[in-house]
Amino acid sequence: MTVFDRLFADSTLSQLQQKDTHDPLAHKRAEFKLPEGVIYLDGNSLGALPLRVSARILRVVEQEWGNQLIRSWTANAEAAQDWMQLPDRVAAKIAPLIGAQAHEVAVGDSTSVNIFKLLAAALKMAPSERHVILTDADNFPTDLYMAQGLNALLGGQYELRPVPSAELEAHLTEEVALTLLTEVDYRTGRKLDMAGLTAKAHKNGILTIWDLAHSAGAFPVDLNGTGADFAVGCGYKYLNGGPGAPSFLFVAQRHHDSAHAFLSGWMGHADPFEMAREFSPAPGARRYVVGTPTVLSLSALDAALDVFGDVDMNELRAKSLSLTDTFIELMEPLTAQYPLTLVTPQTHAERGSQVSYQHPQAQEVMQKLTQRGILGDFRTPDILRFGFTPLYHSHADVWRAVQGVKHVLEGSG
Ligand SMILES: Cc1ncc(COP(=O)(O)O)c(C=O)c1O
Ligand SMILES: Nc1c(O)cccc1C(=O)C[C@H](N)C(=O)O
Repeated sequence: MTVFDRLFADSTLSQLQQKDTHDPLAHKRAEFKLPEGVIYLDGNSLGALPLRVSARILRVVEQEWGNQLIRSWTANAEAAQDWMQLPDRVAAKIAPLIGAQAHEVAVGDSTSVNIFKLLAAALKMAPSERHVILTDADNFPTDLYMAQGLNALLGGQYELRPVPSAELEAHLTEEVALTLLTEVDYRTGRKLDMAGLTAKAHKNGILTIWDLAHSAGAFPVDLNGTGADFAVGCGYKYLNGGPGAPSFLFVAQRHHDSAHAFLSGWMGHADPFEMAREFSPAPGARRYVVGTPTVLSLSALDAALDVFGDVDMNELRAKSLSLTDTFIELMEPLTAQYPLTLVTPQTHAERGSQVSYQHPQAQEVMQKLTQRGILGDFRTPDILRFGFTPLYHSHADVWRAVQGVKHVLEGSG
């Protein structure tokens, strides 16, 4: 670094630190365990640990399981501590983050399994002459695989049609039964226009399933405002529910009578302990809960969601954009010097909460960054991905991360 570089860099850092003093979310960082010497830019893959989760898990294990044993399924229902209703309580906490009503959300299973449930329900609802499932060519693989698997079960009567995201609108034709789209692309961070695409799909008689894996908890989502039919999302990314946390699904209220729960397990029954021979669905989205709730991981997610209790999601979005803008701006000189290409849209409306670059040695660069304590992601074939989490990142973190990238690219990393 030259003297001028250092002077410039220091003044930039102090300006950013100044910005951080006005951050309305700055206090949230203290609610997370973040290891010393690490800048964690991978909360879009596995959210950091909220401190309250550790305390909650200890309580569930030692008291609820250890002491209360089987009684915990129904004990303390009045204090909202019974395990049986835990999926519903977690659903009620996720609902406001995604613009849903509590009874439109079900929590449990993985995102992949929930995609299967919704695909099955939506295909059954769609007119039989519509045989195309429209998806983004760059969609996350599991979304494609689940559609392929279900189609095989259905005798291959559907065509999974992957098209580039820029061409989706033009493909909303009368052959299409439903769209299966991920709002924010896991590689580029490109955010689709959910409201616009949903409206155009509906105009053409098409149902919509939205994958909110990289949306829920990253910015305000308004499923009912956009008129979405169905949605799924991850509990372990921006919702910080922990590795393998349960996923959620959304079914718009207007579809509750027609969207069949094909994975009709006893925990989705209106009265599981009636032990009836025939499946009678529970009211609302609870019918999509299949088997016994995974109490430990649901408890972790339940506690993690309390972090959002006092968070204004519009403030969170504003900070997310400010962090990603800052990163893009500070990285700009490096893109002129090194073979780095920004693949994340600059337009705010088209950006999630991550920034990605192509680099021919992306994997090696990310390994070196990781050695320096800057944890992002490499995604095949050549993507460097940096996720920003307004709950625990500052603008100063962004500056430090860029210094790390600079060192690695200069070969001094
Ligand atoms: C867009 C998207 N959908 C689905 C998944 C996978 O979900 P799960 O592993 O919970 O089934 C991921 C990430 O793992 C993802 O990024
Ligand atoms: N779910 C993951 C896992 O079990 C192991 C490693 C990574 C993940 C991820 O979540 C990947 C992530 N969906 C992505 O956007 O790339």
